[in-house]
Amino acid sequence: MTSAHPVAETAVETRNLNVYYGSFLAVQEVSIKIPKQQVTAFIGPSGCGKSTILRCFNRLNDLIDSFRAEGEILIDGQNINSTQVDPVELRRRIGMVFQKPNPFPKSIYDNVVYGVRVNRHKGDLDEIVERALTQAALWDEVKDKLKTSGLALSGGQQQRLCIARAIAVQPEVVLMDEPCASLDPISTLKVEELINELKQSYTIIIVTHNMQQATRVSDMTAFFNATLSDKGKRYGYLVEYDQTKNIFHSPQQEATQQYVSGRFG
Ligand SMILES: Nc1ncnc2c1ncn2[C@@H]1O[C@H](COP(=O)(O)OP(=O)(O)OP(=O)(O)O)[C@@H](O)[C@H]1O
Repeated sequence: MTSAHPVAETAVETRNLNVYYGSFLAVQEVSIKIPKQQVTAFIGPSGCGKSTILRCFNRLNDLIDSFRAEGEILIDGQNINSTQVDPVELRRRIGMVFQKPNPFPKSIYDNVVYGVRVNRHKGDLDEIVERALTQAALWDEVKDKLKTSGLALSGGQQQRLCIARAIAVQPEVVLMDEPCASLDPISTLKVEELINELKQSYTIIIVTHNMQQATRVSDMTAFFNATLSDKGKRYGYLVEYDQTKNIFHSPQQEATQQYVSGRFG
């Protein structure tokens, strides 16, 4: 594995992270430092563990019985698996946006303030809604219909609503798992523009299968691959991590070169 350590402060760090589902080793020995207020893309072929790693960062995998992790995950220098860390509070600090827009069957307003209410956050709810929807580039389109259902919006608007919901609680990090996978090209462009805006305030980690998207939105790129162990089991690992321009134009590893040029995956 080769890596160029980012100069910026570190938001999220893994040290020798191994992830198992039961006895199956899904991800082996991942050590990575993700810089603050930049966009980091996770790329790699299907099944190499990108989503698994992403879900470790807000302990979403804890909800899977067979899940087990070894190694350390530090957020702002704190081990998130320590007993002192409350997973609910952690998920306020580490927001998430999924592949398929998943607004709740509630009004636009109630969707945005959902996490704020759960976390009993102080503050004027109206202001929070306006700020989050503005940051998510949705305010102008919905300001006159805040009481209508989030489900009545288009797919692209629903995804921006989910981004507004994620940022309303002012997280430090926003995890995005293929956030544009179900969107049309125009909505995709809007979400990509939004990601560029959001990195002024947040650290963003995005899983994407779209190479052009990785080059358009990310500062750093981590390329993961999967390989067979001695016992014939397939596990994922980090091949190369560097500035996006280096990963795409002058990667150090042959496998990276092959993947970014579309020769496998
Ligand atoms: N809940 C689970 N239980 C058991 N195995 C799982 C579970 N989730 C993922 N896996 C396995 O872990 C490995 C990594 O899966 P993961 O979804 O993290 O990969 P990925 O790189 O995000 O794939 P994709 O690009 O297709 O979304 C795969 O072999 C997958 O089958």
